[in-house]
Amino acid sequence: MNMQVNPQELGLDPAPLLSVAGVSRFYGERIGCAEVSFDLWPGEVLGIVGESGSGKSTLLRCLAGIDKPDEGQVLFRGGAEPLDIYSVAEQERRRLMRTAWGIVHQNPRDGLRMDVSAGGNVGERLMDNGARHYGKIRKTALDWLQRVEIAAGRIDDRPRQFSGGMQQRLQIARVLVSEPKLVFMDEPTGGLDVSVQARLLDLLRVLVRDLGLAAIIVTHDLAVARLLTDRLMVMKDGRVVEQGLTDQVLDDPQHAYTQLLTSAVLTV
Ligand SMILES: Nc1ncnc2c1ncn2[C@@H]1O[C@H](COP(=O)(O)OP(=O)(O)OP(=O)(O)O)[C@@H](O)[C@H]1O
Repeated sequence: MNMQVNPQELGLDPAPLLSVAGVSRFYGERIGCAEVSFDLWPGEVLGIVGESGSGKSTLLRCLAGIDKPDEGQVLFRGGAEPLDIYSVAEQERRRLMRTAWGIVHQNPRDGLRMDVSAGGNVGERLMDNGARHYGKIRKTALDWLQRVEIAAGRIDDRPRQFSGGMQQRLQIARVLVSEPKLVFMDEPTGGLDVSVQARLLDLLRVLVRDLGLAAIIVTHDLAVARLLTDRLMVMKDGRVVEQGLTDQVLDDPQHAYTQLLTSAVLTV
């Protein structure tokens, strides 16, 4: 049976970092996502799974401040006061997206400046957050490149000179350097070779744990969900059909659709 998560039992802060209430987004007559509600606590990693077209990306875009939902509210408690992210001015929301949270896109080209050096890509985020000392910015950028296993000697190379896996690691460094409280990831290992995926997953797992990050990860890959997430939401036709602790959902799925998803993986 899927249980509600008790944050205190898991050693999490009592107040959720993100509270999502009744979020729906429509594309004309078509449902993108409908009536999604949940809380995310600091340091918690939530996975959103479901087959293609189930509404994962639509929901993520609503949560991350990219697309305004037609209904519902997204409350972020990153500062002194809870913030309804769609009731603040566009400029304030954009500032939040650059500082308090980060977005890792499936395609690194969407998250990187391809004509700026690797060091510049990481340094730019620091400057967005107020850093001005060139020497310190370069040193921090260098530290982060090494943390994501990019050799120091590549700091002045452009992302287009990197492999797909390196570009993704650079994107992760660019997002994490500003020490966000919350990170959104859309299929972070999609489009990469299996061996490259495994290394990237391992890196992400270590970084998320070491930094105590809260994260929301969209994936269609249940193995990725198993490795990275504490809690899972299963989506079908835009709606959440099941949610609970990741191991429980995957090992003892209650909804017929989740049973189908998990058995499809097991029979591969
Ligand atoms: N820009 C759009 N215009 C019209 N319909 C859209 C648009 N984006 C998504 N949809 C529709 O919304 C529904 C949810 O799509 P969404 O991309 O969120 O699903 P997904 O689970 O992320 O799929 P995938 O895993 O293939 O990326 C689908 O029916 C899709 O056709």
